[in-house]
Amino acid sequence: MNKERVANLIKELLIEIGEDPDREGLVKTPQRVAEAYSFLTSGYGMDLKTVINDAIFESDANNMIISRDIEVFSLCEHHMLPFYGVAHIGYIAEGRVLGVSKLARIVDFYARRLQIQERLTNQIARAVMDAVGAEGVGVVIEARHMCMMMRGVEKLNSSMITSSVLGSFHNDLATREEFMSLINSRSNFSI
Ligand SMILES: Nc1nc2c(ncn2[C@@H]2O[C@H](COP(=O)(O)OP(=O)(O)OP(=O)(O)O)[C@@H](O)[C@H]2O)c(=O)[nH]1
Ligand SMILES: [Zn+2]
Repeated sequence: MNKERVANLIKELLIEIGEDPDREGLVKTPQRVAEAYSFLTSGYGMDLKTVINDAIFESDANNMIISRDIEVFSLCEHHMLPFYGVAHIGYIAEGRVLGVSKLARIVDFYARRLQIQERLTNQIARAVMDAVGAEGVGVVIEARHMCMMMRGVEKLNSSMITSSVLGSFHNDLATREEFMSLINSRSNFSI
């Protein structure tokens, strides 16, 4: 991303919305916005192999591994407004497991671009599946869309839940149910 060019576009935008880009509070705003967009869309400039950084380990674990409540911040591709929420990822390993932080990094890798929630969910599931050759993968994202809250239909409390299930999570009802019940259970353990 050419930040200087983006900053110039933001300056034009400020003028179009009736602002004075030269007033004190706004002088540095185009650069700030360019920096912010560079971060929020940084997924485009990364590759999955670098994100995972070979953090794949041999393991004979053959039960379900779940990482729950991973924060998601993304931008909807229709309005370029944020949607945010949590992702839950579960998989059943077949000899190899992922470094646990990499699940959250995979979420960020796909979230930091223009997205729709369904595609984001599918991409995360596919990436985990392919990274470790899992027996099965399930991903659930629950999110709120600012484009539905601040504008448009103006519904403040509705959320959207999307899921993607691959392999045994797709084929085996008991596996899917175990995943859903584990991500919905609340423990007494507080961190
Ligand atoms: N399925 C899905 N829809 C999304 C997502 N993010 C935004 N949308 C929807 O994309 C649709 C775009 O609809 P349009 O009618 O083209 O745009 P709009 O006139 O701005 O629509 P409103 O939001 O209803 O005012 C809206 O229904 C949004 O709620 C997403 O992640 N998944
Ligand atoms: Zn939107």
